[in-house]
Amino acid sequence: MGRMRGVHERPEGFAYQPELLDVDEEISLLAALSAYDFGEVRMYGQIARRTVRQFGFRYDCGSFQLTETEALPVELHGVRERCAALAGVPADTLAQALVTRYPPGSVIGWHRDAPAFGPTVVGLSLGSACLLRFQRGRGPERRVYEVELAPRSAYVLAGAVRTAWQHSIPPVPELRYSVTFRQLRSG
Ligand SMILES: O=C(O)CCC(=O)C(=O)O
Ligand SMILES: [Fe+2]
Repeated sequence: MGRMRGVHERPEGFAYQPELLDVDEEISLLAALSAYDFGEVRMYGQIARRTVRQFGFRYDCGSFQLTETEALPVELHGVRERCAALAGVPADTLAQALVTRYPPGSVIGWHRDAPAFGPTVVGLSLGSACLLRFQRGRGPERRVYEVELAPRSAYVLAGAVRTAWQHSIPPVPELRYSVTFRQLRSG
């Protein structure tokens, strides 16, 4: 748990799956992703170093609205099937795919995923390994957890880890890509 302060607790609703893809699949997927056009992420007026590409639906973090956008490209169809199977949800409920490109040293700060999205988030890691950190509560009540996300691994955020915990990724050592799939909140 390195430098994280607090009481160590594995968050309910977190699942981790190494080797969702094999090495050859990762190589061909990285070749496809690296050819995408990525756009900037602006959070509270700050431009992040990581960049993103959204498929299915585009989330606007200013208006908190989702609007339909270009369909999931064919190279991500099989990945979505496997991520859906891991999470135990139908693949077609994973209506949004967010591809994030993390240059060396880039991060994602503490957050919960937007409530505009449904209860299950599934992520796939490619390229550099990184840490995924979790926190809940403050002061003596603070609970923390940390896992290494290996390349080709996938993880699920559902239940309490989705709603009650925050997560973040400290500086990635090398170039990393993630593909995260989200559901639309129903009703
Ligand atoms: O890159 C990742 O695996 C996680 C990114 C994340 O937390 C997010 O996009 O909400
Ligand atoms: Fe997130």
